[in-house]
Order: sequence, then structure tokens, then C-alpha cells
Amino acid sequence: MGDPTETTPSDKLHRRGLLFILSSPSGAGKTTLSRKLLERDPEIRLSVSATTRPPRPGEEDGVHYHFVSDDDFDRMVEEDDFYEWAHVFGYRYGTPKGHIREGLKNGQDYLFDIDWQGTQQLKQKDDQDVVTVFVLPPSLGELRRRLEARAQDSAEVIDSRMERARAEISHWAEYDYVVINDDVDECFDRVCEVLDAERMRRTRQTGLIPFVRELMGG
Ligand SMILES: Nc1ncnc2c1ncn2[C@@H]1O[C@H](COP(=O)(O)OP(=O)(O)OP(=O)(O)O)[C@@H](O)[C@H]1O
Ligand SMILES: Nc1nc2c(ncn2[C@@H]2O[C@H](COP(=O)(O)O)[C@@H](O)[C@H]2O)c(=O)[nH]1
Repeated sequence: MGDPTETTPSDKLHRRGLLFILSSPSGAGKTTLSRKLLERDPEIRLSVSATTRPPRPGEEDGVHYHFVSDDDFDRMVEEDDFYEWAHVFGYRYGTPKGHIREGLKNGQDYLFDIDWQGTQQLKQKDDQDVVTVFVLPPSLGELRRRLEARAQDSAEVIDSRMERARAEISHWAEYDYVVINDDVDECFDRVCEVLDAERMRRTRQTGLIPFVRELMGG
């Protein structure tokens, strides 16, 4: 047996990947936080949803969403292509299965910007790999200001999203973590802390690193 006090280059933990979900009422900032996370962290990959909603200015097909027709969405549902899907704000949104299952086994983490309905469906399918974070705005007044400042939706759409906010916030207690997005950098730090800690959760580790295995006699 080697000297277990030696530090070896093989001291990396091996673990399953995780499904890291951010949900919030529309406009609270989960897209902003997601983009920051993807910039900081090359080890997490965005799950790009399919939607029947038309693109907003600046949104690219295949990058922000897969923008699909109603017929295409119907076909994907029939062919069981979705991990989860839901009606949100008059359109349909869904998570394509893609290679998520294989990726998880290989330690790949995935980031989801989805609503509470999708979160419930993913938790039912794969509770052990799912980590859920609910992002609250500092107030409803600030939520409306952000939707207006984003300037990508009509006044009617903003009103309907504000009406839905109360119903969405009522699901916050179903989430593992809750953060308030007042100062975006502070909120981002909290989100990163959750992700970093969840990656180290013992139950996610799939094998002992060599010197620990040796110490355990295996
Ligand atoms: N902490 C913050 N302070 C001020 N403005 C913010 C903050 N976080 C996000 N914003 C701004 O608020 C607007 C809404 O943010 P964002 O698009 O990220 O929300 P969202 O939760 O993803 O909304 P949706 O569910 O509609 O996609 C954007 O213009 C964004 O720049
Ligand atoms: N259940 C799912 N919800 C999703 C998915 N992709 C996005 N969303 C949620 O829809 C609303 C509206 O998004 P927007 O881009 O039109 O503002 C927001 O709450 C998203 O989180 C999905 O694949 N499944």
C-alpha cells in the first residue's frame, strides 16, 4: 500500500452529474443568472428547451430555445421526446431528452430555466440528481419594473405575467433553496455556493478516490 499521506494527482472526486433547476416568476432574473453561471462554469451545460413561443429580439434558434411550430411540438410529444413539458403563458415549453441521461452518468451537470410544473415532473422522474432553486424578486413592484425595463413584451403580456406571478411564487416551498435577486452579483454568489456544495454531496460520489480506497482496504 502506498503512503496515504502523499498527495497524488488523482485526488479528484468522481460523481454523477446533477440537474440544476432555476425557477422564478417571469422577470425575477433566472435568465440573467443562468447566463452568468454558464460564463463562470464550463462544467455545466444549458438544457435548451423547445417552445412554440415566437422568438424575442436577439433570441437565436438552438441557443436560447429551439423555436418550433405547434405541429412539431405535437410530434415531439407523440414520439416521447420530452423529459417534461408544460403550458406556460399560452405557449408550450419542453425539455428535450437529448443525451441527458448518459451525460449524468458521466458526471455532466445540466442547467434548467424552467417553471414549477417542469420542476415537479423532473423531480418525479429523477429526484436524486435534481437540485432546485427558486429565485424571488425583492418585491412585486421591482418585478414589474424589470419586466418593463426588459422592453421585450407588450403591456398586455407584462400584465398577464404579473397576474401569474402570485401563482408561481406559491410554489416556492417545493424548492430545495430560495434566493432573493436584489443585487444580482450577491444573488449569483449564493447560487454558485449552492451548486458548489451540491457537487460535493457525499451521496453523489460514485467511487472512492484511490488513496481512500486503499485506506479502506478495497
Ligand atoms: N438583480 C437585478 N437587478 C436589476 N435588474 C435585473 C436584476 N436581475 C435581472 N435584471 C433584469 O431584469 C430583466 C428580467 O430578467 P430575466 O430576463 O433574467 O428574467 P427571467 O426570470 O429569466 O424572466 P422570464 O421568465 O420571462 O424569461 C432583465 O432586463 C434583466 O437584465
Ligand atoms: N416547464 C418548462 N418551463 C419552461 C421551459 N423553458 C422555459 N420555461 C419557463 O417558461 C416561462 C416563460 O419563459 P420565457 O422565455 O417565455 O419568458 C419561464 O418561467 C421559463 O422558466 C421548459 O422547457 N419547460
